[in-house]
Amino acid sequence: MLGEELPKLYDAEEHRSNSSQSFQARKNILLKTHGRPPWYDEDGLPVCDAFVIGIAGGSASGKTHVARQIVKSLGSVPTVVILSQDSFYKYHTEEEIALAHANRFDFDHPDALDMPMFAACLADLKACRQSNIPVYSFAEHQRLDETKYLYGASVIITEGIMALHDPSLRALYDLKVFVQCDSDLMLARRIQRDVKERGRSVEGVLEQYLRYVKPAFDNFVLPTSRYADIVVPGSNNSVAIDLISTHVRRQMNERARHFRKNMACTSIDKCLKPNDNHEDWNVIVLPQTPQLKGIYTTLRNEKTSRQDFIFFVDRLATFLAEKAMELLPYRDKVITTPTETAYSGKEPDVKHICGVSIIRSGGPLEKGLQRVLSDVAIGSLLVQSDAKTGEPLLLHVMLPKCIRHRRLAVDTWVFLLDAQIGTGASAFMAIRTLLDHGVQQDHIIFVTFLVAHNGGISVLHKAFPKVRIVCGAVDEGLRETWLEHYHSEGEGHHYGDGRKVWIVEPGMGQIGDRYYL
Ligand SMILES: Nc1ncnc2c1ncn2[C@@H]1O[C@H](COP(=O)(O)OP(=O)(O)O)[C@@H](O)[C@H]1O
Ligand SMILES: Nc1ccn([C@@H]2O[C@H](COP(=O)(O)O)[C@@H](O)[C@H]2O)c(=O)n1
Repeated sequence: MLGEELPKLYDAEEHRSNSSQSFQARKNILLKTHGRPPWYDEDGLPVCDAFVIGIAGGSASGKTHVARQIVKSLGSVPTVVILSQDSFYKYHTEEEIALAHANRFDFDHPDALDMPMFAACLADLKACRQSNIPVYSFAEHQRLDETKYLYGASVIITEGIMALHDPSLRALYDLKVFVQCDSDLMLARRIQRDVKERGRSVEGVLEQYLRYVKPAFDNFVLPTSRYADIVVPGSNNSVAIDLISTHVRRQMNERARHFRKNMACTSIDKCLKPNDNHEDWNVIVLPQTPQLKGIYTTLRNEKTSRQDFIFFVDRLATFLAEKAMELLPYRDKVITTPTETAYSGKEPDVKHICGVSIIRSGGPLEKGLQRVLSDVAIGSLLVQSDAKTGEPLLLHVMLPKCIRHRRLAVDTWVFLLDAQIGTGASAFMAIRTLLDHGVQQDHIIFVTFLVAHNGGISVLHKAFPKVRIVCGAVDEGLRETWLEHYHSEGEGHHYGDGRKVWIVEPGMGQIGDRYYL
């Protein structure tokens, strides 16, 4: 299967069943990623939709093959997903399933598909929102109870016999393709494939073909070839695939952005106000008590042992998490004490709450959050700088259920965790990701040890004025350097790999490395 040859899959699926049937069903969706560069501008707004290709053609004409070859030849294009129309077969009744097993159910009529759902999922993905895609089993002739979470593709390839049939689908495509194949070849391929992969008999395939597949091809599928921008042959089609990939790559290059550098030279002054009123601030700094300064002195000291570093980071993380908890709304709650007296107290007035950690330097803050919210679900985002361009790349998304589902995300409060805000590029990408999922800006509380005074904080504030940032210290400097300059022999200081990075000064060094190495 191509998925196994591809680089790391990019998903955060809740149910990872190992049954071969649901594994087979999941082949309907294939995904590969090389990391997604910024898809938004300095104001935090998405500036480019995903590029969507719709591939139609007869059954076994080679649509999936074409889609997979495009993925292969796209090479390093950030994140590509293949979405099959099969995922959108409607729920079938027991009766319909019995008919299907007797080859008496028409899967080739447009009404067999949930087109509005297909178009809605595609529209969400195109607009950079998440979607939870149904999973279909050919063996059971049924939609399964699981869904597949998808988010963040910059190229989406949909394929299916009816991919060009529905006007609402056609409106979403940037490129429409029809795979034209000889009927005999399609039938021969279908027999081979359905017997091998879909558990069918030769007689069954022929019966279904003559009764439903061929008439539907003539009536519904072939006529849609007139909508195609490109007609691709069903065999010997490498030239056509090359042309398509070249076109897509060109489109993707036009959309590329240069982000991190622009964010590095800004000022915090606009958002840090010289008063103590949390409501006006979006940066909330812990009171600079001698006790807190003592903790930072230990953490900043390059001579601090790893054991002490971990101890003090954990302590500080708890302070920060408690401070962040102050920003939640609270409602009145009356309880009875063990002395049987009524007590009028408070409790958080939130429907859902979770943490999201930016891997891997957000990790040290997780323990602190778990100390104040013992059963909190914590997801993660992997954002890394591109070695060549320095731009942030979104490499991995693993979010809790209360964010993955839009209807829950709007009522979810999120503690976003990262060790420091330097250029702000990672924070920016993480916040945009949460907003794409439907989390409300004022429900995001960024928790961090350090903020760079002349870093990207001002750009963050301008783009996301309602996001609040809880930190323990604001440092003066942000400087671009080579990581190898910071390679030292001391305990826990091995982070030289020759890449250019922005560092906060005086700072605490690479917090994640000092904590984990
Ligand atoms: N260009 C091609 N050259 C050789 N075999 C192909 C080609 N395209 C498709 N096939 C084979 O034909 C069968 C059906 O192709 P597939 O892409 O699954 O069709 P569809 O998605 O249109 O139903 C598969 O076994 C596949 O390997
Ligand atoms: N339970 C099902 C559902 C669909 N089919 C057939 O699949 C064909 C579409 O898939 P392709 O990969 O061939 O495009 C379609 O022609 C349906 O007849 C099925 O056999 N069983």
